[in-house]
Amino acid sequence: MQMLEQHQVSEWLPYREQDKDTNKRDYGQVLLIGGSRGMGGAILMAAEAAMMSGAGLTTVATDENHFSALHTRLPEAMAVPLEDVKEIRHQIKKNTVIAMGPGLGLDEKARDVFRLVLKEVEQHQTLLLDADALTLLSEEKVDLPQMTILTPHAGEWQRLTGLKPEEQSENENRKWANKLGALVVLKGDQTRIYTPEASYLNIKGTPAMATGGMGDCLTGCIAGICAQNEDVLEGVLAAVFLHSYIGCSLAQTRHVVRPTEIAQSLPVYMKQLSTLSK
Ligand SMILES: NC(=O)C1=CN([C@@H]2O[C@H](COP(=O)(O)OP(=O)(O)OC[C@H]3O[C@@H](n4cnc5c(N)ncnc54)[C@H](OP(=O)(O)O)[C@@H]3O)[C@@H](O)[C@H]2O)[C@@H](O)CC1
Ligand SMILES: Nc1ncnc2c1ncn2[C@@H]1O[C@H](COP(=O)(O)OP(=O)(O)O)[C@@H](O)[C@H]1O
Ligand SMILES: [Mg+2]
Repeated sequence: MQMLEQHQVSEWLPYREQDKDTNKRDYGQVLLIGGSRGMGGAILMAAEAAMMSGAGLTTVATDENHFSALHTRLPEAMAVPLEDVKEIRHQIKKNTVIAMGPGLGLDEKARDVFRLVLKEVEQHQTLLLDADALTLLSEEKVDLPQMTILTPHAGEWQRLTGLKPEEQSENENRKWANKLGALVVLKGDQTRIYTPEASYLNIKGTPAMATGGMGDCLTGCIAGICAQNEDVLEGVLAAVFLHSYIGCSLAQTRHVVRPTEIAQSLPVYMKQLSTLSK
């Protein structure tokens, strides 16, 4: 298992300084799907992290009740209603990275969106499944597209694999990553990343990050960074490290770190880390 290190991450992070003749479409389009009634915060935090990590365009498919909160907090993001099938289909075609799950819920409406996305997503797109989308994945029979990122915590991984937390060994996890044909980010106090070929360990992080919404923030971070990286694995590894790196840095002066504080700190830390390798 390879340990993630700062010097690698500084190479993998997108660096925008030298790109002159570009516009927002050169930095990827991210669609975030989630936030059923009462859980709008989850997808809002993911959207904020995606936008703050530099995604060129960010669109959120969520319950219409959350539109005004989303636009108040993040006027840069566009919003579409979760139940508008025609619009969601159009958005799936348009976006380069699709992240689904935070606060999505497990009801029939959530299940319909889940099935629609899995049916419509194309092989050249990057799909990230988190939170309730992982629970739905464990219940529905679907084929995953080639470039799928799964970001379970130990409970979600148990639902997907049947492995109890104490059975989630490197061997078993790799076997399951292979079987699912996905890139797996198994979150915890030390997050492990599994691909069919290799595994990585992130030792950064702090208990100050153990607060609701921290995984939603990571989802946005991975989506936003992958939207700007040609190499999806490098994007995922850089995002996992960066999320914890910022958490540790903020925790030096805080008892608890808010996911939204991590999102707001992303542009400064991305600039700082990516510049190190230049
Ligand atoms: N502001 C918002 O809108 C927020 C909304 N959110 C949304 O809430 C929804 C539910 O997501 P969820 O992760 O909170 O609950 P769920 O899927 O039931 O999993 C919990 C089960 O797994 C087990 N478990 C084992 N290891 C574990 C571990 N390391 N970390 C965590 N759990 C672990 C655990 O076992 P236990 O600890 O009880 O032994 C329990 O049985 C989802 O849509 C999410 O996006 C949140 O993002 C917060 C902010
Ligand atoms: N004790 C800890 N040390 C380091 N990181 C932690 C710790 N506890 C949680 N985290 C991080 O916080 C995030 C939690 O994700 P998740 O359980 O999906 O939260 P939520 O669903 O509330 O957003 C993961 O990125 C995990 O690595
Ligand atoms: Mg979560």
